[in-house]
Amino acid sequence: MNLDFQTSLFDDIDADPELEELPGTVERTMLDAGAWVDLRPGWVTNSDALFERLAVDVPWHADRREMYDRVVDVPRLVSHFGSGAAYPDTVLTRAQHALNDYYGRPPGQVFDTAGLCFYRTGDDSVAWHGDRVGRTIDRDTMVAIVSVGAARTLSLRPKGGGETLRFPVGHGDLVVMGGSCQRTHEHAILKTKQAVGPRISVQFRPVWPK
Ligand SMILES: O=C(O)CCC(=O)C(=O)O
Ligand SMILES: [Fe+2]
Repeated sequence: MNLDFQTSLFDDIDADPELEELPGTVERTMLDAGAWVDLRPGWVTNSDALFERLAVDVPWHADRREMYDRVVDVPRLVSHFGSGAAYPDTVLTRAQHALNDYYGRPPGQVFDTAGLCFYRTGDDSVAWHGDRVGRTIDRDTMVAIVSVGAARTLSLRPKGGGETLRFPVGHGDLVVMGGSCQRTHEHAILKTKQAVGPRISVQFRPVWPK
């Protein structure tokens, strides 16, 4: 796998990744039906180092899924850190704590698990979907995504049809989907024909009591 990517001009590969402030720096976009999206560009600084560490240290898997009469590769690499599992980098642990502080998650609904996706090229993608909370999708929740590497577009559209909104998510950016977003909207990282470098996303999700 070729891990070369366009390193940003401002980062230093030997410098430790750090988190900037959240209060006063997060911009909320209200969608229909009580859904919202928060964006905090550049939340992680020195994110070149975070990209490199995750690319190398995380046990990446190529999942395969049944599709009609075939078994196909999922078009991205994935890795999952379940409830209580140590995250692959301490900056992710700090990010989890900062997110729980900022969003004031109630007990039993704190950001807990971390799912990671590795989009190797513009051909890697995730199709339209809403994330599930446990086995159900009928509760409001939050999904917080930290993105490093090449910028990709998070597309969002109402489930019943309607306008697609596009949020560019770049190196070190935080995007949080909240309110009814997972129930009433779908999101996707669509394939792009543009020559984009690799991107890693970390999705923090709460684990709810059974
Ligand atoms: O990579 C992203 O930003 C989104 C990934 C996603 O939607 C998912 O894994 O559920
Ligand atoms: Fe998702």
